[in-house]
Amino acid sequence: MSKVNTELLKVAMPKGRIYKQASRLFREAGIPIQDDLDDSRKLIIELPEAGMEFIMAKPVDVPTYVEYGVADIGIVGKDVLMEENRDVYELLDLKIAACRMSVIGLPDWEPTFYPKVATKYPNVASAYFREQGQQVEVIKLNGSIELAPLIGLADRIVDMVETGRTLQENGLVEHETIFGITSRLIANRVSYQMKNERIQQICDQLQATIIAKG
Ligand SMILES: Nc1ncnc2c1ncn2[C@@H]1O[C@H](COP(=O)(O)OP(=O)(O)OP(=O)(O)O)[C@@H](O)[C@H]1O
Ligand SMILES: O=P(O)(O)OC[C@H]1O[C@H](OP(=O)(O)OP(=O)(O)O)[C@H](O)[C@@H]1O
Repeated sequence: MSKVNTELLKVAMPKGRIYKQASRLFREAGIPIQDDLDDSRKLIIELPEAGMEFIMAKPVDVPTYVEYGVADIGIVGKDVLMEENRDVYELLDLKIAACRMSVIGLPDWEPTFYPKVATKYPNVASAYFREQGQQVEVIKLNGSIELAPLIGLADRIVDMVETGRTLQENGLVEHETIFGITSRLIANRVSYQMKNERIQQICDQLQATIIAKG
């Protein structure tokens, strides 16, 4: 059992594709994070030299840990922040893990009445089509979203595009871009007041590194 150390700043770190880029950014900012943690299966990692404890979370859960204060700060994609709408401070655009949220479909798609839209992001999709004044039926899926228009489950999808390779290999096209996505540093509202100096110092270190990288 790991000993709970209240001195360590608790950081909700997303497992998966953001982690490598986030830990590299921390190192570049002078925060000592070993690079052998990438393949670790440990869920709570104490980093006394950095004065931190990493809580290795599923990306979509990061804002929840931060809102409830079990993590002081966290790193999360703007897509998840928009979808989860949690009560947290968004402190900094880390400019990593860039991609975009788009409306996607088959190239010959014709507008229909009350189209079906499949997505992992039902709140984002509903808000987008509401703003467009379009009535749609949103179908929540958890992955392989591009299947939906190919097999007739949905007319269109709302999903992430990074390189465009998934679209290309499945004969799909981007109809509209909804917003650009990068990862953000977020903070618990109480932690931000109580541990302001420490959190602000991390913010400043990261900000300086992001600016230097251009
Ligand atoms: N090509 C991409 N596809 C999806 N997300 C991307 C991509 N490129 C960057 N990202 C960013 O990476 C974040 C985390 O993606 P990742 O695939 O690791 O988590 P996830 O979608 O929750 O995966 P899983 O459900 O397998 O845990 C996304 O929320 C998004 O901000
Ligand atoms: O433009 P690209 O570089 O091809 O990246 C976009 C793809 O990557 C993500 O899927 P992911 O790999 O997370 O798998 P998933 O379908 O299980 O969500 C996303 O949902 C797209 O399918």
